[in-house]
Amino acid sequence: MPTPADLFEAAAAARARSYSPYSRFKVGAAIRAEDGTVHAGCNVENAAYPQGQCAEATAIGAMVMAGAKRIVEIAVVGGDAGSGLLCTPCGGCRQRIREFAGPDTPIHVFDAGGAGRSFTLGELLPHSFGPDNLGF
Ligand SMILES: O=c1ccn([C@H]2C[C@H](O)[C@@H](CO)O2)c(=O)[nH]1
Ligand SMILES: [Zn+2]
Repeated sequence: MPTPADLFEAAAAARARSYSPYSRFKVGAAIRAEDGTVHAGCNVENAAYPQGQCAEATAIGAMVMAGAKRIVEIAVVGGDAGSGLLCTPCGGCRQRIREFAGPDTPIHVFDAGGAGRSFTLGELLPHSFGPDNLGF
């Protein structure tokens, strides 16, 4: 499942905007919405550590602000090039993505050098709780 280069580039550009003075772990995310538009975000940390926000949450906020409601695919770029560690979305962000995506939605994760792999949301968040549980 190769990632479209444009989505990786958008996520990498967002990563460059990361505000992460505490962890020094820069993350960028880029979403392709169902209307074809791309929405990106970076992690935004806070001196009150728990108030920090993940890149995926910033990107989702940008998507919603632009009027889109459905994630077709999402790319996340985090960590250092060649680290060999993929920056998979945290548990909270898997649930945030779930709100606007289904089990087959691709989630592409990369290190800063562009090495990575793709998962589906269903692989990362199986048996998930979502809007359908509430009748939506
Ligand atoms: O998928 C992830 C994982 C971590 N972070 C951020 C949160 C925090 O600012 C920093 C270190 O955890 O990376 C993200 O934005 N997305
Ligand atoms: Zn997260």
